Amino acid sequence: MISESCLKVPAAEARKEADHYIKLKLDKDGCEVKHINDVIGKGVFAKKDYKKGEFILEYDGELISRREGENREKNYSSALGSYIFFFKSPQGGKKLCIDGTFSKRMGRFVNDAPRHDHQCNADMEKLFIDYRPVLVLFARRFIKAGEEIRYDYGVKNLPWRCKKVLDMHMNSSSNANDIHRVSQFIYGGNSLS
Ligand SMILES: C[S@@+](CC[C@H](N)C(=O)[O-])C[C@H]1O[C@@H](n2cnc3c(N)ncnc32)[C@H](O)[C@@H]1O
Repeated sequence: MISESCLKVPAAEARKEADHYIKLKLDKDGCEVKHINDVIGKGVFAKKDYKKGEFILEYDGELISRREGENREKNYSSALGSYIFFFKSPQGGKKLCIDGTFSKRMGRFVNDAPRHDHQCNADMEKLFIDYRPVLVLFARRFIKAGEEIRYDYGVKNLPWRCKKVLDMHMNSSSNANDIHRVSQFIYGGNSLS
């Protein structure tokens, strides 16, 4: 018997499917957005099983220069959330951003998990389709229906990765004040004491 973890989609097939949805500007029907808690906010969950390598979602948004991305980051109100993805173009290495702030699609709601963590079940790949760079999520391993989709943001010093924040999350004795302080730390840039 072949185990689920051995099931794999060939890269060319996954790429073809990604191409299809990217050109249609549509999300594939296989995920849903759900509220997790007041600290993390929303997240994206698999509605079906995904084979390793399978196309999941595009990180849709407005393609802008890095400088414009930095300006927007400074000027956007914190209530809008944080959806600007900085990257180097797969062609030519130009520094760019995709601003997903006003996207109606699901990609912007996918949360972060460190690459070495089992929770990290997707990889964000930079592709070049129809003369433009695109950011696409593929399954890093077999994903069971109901699992949250997460990928490694690849950014250093993410506040929620600091041990104190994680400890508070995990500690069932955390009270509303703790959660509020963590939330302020993540969203408001305050420091935890
Ligand atoms: C691209 S958004 C992801 C969707 C977001 N959770 C939401 O509700 O809109 C990135 C933001 O999600 C939150 N986030 C992502 N991964 C997280 C994690 N592992 N733990 C806590 N918050 C996380 C942070 O506030 C981060 O700025």
